[in-house]
Amino acid sequence: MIEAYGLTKHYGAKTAVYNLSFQVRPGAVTGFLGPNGSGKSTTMRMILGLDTPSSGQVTIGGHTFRQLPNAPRQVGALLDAKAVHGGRNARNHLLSLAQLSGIPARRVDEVLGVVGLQDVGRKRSKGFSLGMGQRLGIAAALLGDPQVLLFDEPVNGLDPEGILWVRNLMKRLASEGRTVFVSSHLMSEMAQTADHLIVIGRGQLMADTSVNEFITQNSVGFARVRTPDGDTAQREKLTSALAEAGGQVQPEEDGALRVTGVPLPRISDLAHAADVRLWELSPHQASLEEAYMRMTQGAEDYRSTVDQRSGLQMAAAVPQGGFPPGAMPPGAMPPGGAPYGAPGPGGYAPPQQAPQQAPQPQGQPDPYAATQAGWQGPPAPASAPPAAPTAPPATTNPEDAR
Ligand SMILES: Nc1ncnc2c1ncn2[C@@H]1O[C@H](COP(=O)(O)OP(=O)(O)OP(=O)(O)O)[C@@H](O)[C@H]1O
Repeated sequence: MIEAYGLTKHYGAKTAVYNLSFQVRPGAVTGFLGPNGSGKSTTMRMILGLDTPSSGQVTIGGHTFRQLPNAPRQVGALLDAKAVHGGRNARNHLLSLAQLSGIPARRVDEVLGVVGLQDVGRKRSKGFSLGMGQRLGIAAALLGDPQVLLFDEPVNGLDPEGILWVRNLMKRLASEGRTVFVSSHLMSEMAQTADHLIVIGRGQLMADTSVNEFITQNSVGFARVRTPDGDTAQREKLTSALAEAGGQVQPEEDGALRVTGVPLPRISDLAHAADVRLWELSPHQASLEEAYMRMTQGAEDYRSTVDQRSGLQMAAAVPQGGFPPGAMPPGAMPPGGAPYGAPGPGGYAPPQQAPQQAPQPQGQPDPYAATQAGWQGPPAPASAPPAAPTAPPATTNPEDAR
């Protein structure tokens, strides 16, 4: 069990983690979710004794990491898969970690098999793809057969088969009674992998809930209601009528209203009784990704703005007849569209539903399947988001990472 109490970390004026308290229980996969820069890696580093809390504390089985006897046999971690000596082959990398922790050499071959790298164990890791590197990092975490496992964004760089493999591995480790704590910024992935969720934003706890509870709470249907654009009096009149009828009304970014607690026909009747015209009344289902994004809204460090392309407009330079297909200028607005999915000028953009499920593999062979056959060729191009920028070295040994 991992227990954090009032965990806080300041880096100079920057507060990376603030007053975080949670428990990560054995026998379950606990997803650690938060937008980029929300403090997930910092929290994991504090759990592993690689960073010292400014206040509060975090323990594993009642001990801080540094107090744990033979910590590498009790706790395994994947923090940054790239933190490997590139000139060393995979087997020697694992062998050196094993020797530091008194782990027998035969275990190295076992974990190479578990992650499907047995046939490339003698290849230098600098030639490894992102996905192979992740597998090597996972092998390092499994080396001591630990009861507690931490994985920071383990599916980064993995193709769909790799993602499925990691998902099944996490579940299997938890079913063996281990404590599995895995960070991600993808709710869709965590919804399929985790039993429990800890969500943080700007270093603070936003939710500590079971996945089932999160799904039940956030899978509610809602109605989108839209009054004529620019007619705020009509919008307010309808908002009051809906609130009086017991509905919860929230504004959407495009000016529509999101209504829960009042069925669609009743919304129509209420609008009619209040003499409010409707431009839209439609049923919707919130996706988990959307619920997560609403929860962490305002807690993101990095928000994009629409590119104004100041001084780079090329109106005079557009060739007669426009650009040929495939030769649009960078950032150009496609016909009738808007850059980066932003609503067009004055136009209505339907709400973007985030995909609820990560891509499911279609039965292709997994080149790294942990089978007798071992590695069967190079992986498909990575489909997952790029690796997190600031994670510390992967290690099963605190000394290694300092
Ligand atoms: N050593 C450091 N010195 C200064 N600031 C840091 C340091 N490590 C992290 N931070 C800052 O603390 C905040 C939390 O960073 P952290 O890497 O823990 O977030 P994260 O949730 O893991 O992000 P990501 O998903 O992008 O990896 C960020 O604003 C980051 O810039």
